[in-house]
Amino acid sequence: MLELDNVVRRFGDRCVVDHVSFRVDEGRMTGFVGGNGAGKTTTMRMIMGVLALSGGEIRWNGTPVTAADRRGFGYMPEERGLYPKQTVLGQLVYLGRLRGLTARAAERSASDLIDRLSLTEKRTERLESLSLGNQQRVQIAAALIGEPHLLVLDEPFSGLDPHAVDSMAELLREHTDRGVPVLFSSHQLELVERLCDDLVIQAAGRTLARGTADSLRRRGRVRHRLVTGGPTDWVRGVKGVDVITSENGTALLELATDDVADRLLAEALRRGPVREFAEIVPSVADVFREMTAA
Ligand SMILES: Nc1ncnc2c1ncn2[C@@H]1O[C@H](COP(=O)(O)OP(=O)(O)OP(=O)(O)O)[C@@H](O)[C@H]1O
Repeated sequence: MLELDNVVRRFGDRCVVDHVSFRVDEGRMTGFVGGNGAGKTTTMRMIMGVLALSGGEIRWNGTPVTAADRRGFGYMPEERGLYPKQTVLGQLVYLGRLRGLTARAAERSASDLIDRLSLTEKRTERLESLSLGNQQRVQIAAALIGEPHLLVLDEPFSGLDPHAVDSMAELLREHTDRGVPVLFSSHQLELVERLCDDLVIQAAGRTLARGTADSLRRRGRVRHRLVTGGPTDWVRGVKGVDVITSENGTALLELATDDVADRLLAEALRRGPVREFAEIVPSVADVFREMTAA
């Protein structure tokens, strides 16, 4: 388990990571989300020891993380940095060897990842000759080779086509199924909602919220949609109803209390047919927008 305990990073007198605490538990896929400049990359760099902490502590399985622990972590940095002149296979085998695999195991593991990420035909090509999306796939393989104990991935899904997103998601899920904790940052909130067990929402260096997607959705404002056979303007007169929109027989509403729903529905039925009356639970993207707009 990876634990961040009041982690701080300052650049001069600017505090860009401000007492951040969260955990990435065994076998959990944890999404790290936040607007541009929220401090995600800086936090990941501190986890990997690329940047020093200005305060706080990072622990791996209960004790302060060491350089030896970090050699067992798979990392996909923001500044992608592989060797442009090396071949795809050569590069991955080299990284596998650095992570302690035998030549044979490194070759097997590299070939497996190359196939899984649909790079089979590119295996002997130099990295610089690949498209950006394919270079990104090699970066993913580079983070995954050598059976890492933890994965720290900075925007691993950016620039991938939908097939590559699916392959990547499947590979990550296999890691969590084996108990590996996975932390990844992303701006693709629908994807994060679909894939993640836990989320950490970051804004301006601080953690605004963390928890399961469900627990975060419950923090958002629940709305109701009413669809009738006729106009819905009358809803504006119902006590406890806040009308977000009302047009063409469809109204989007926020209700002050649960009993308002009963009264509203009774009134709608009295006026004519009701085609739909449904509770709309917000998505993680809605909650994120609400939280970060404040
Ligand atoms: N080496 C540095 N020196 C000074 N300021 C820095 C340095 N690295 C990062 N920062 C600042 O720290 C803040 C957080 O940056 P960071 O890259 O961690 O954000 P992020 O959440 O990853 O953003 P994005 O989603 O845009 O990648 C930014 O304001 C950035 O300008």
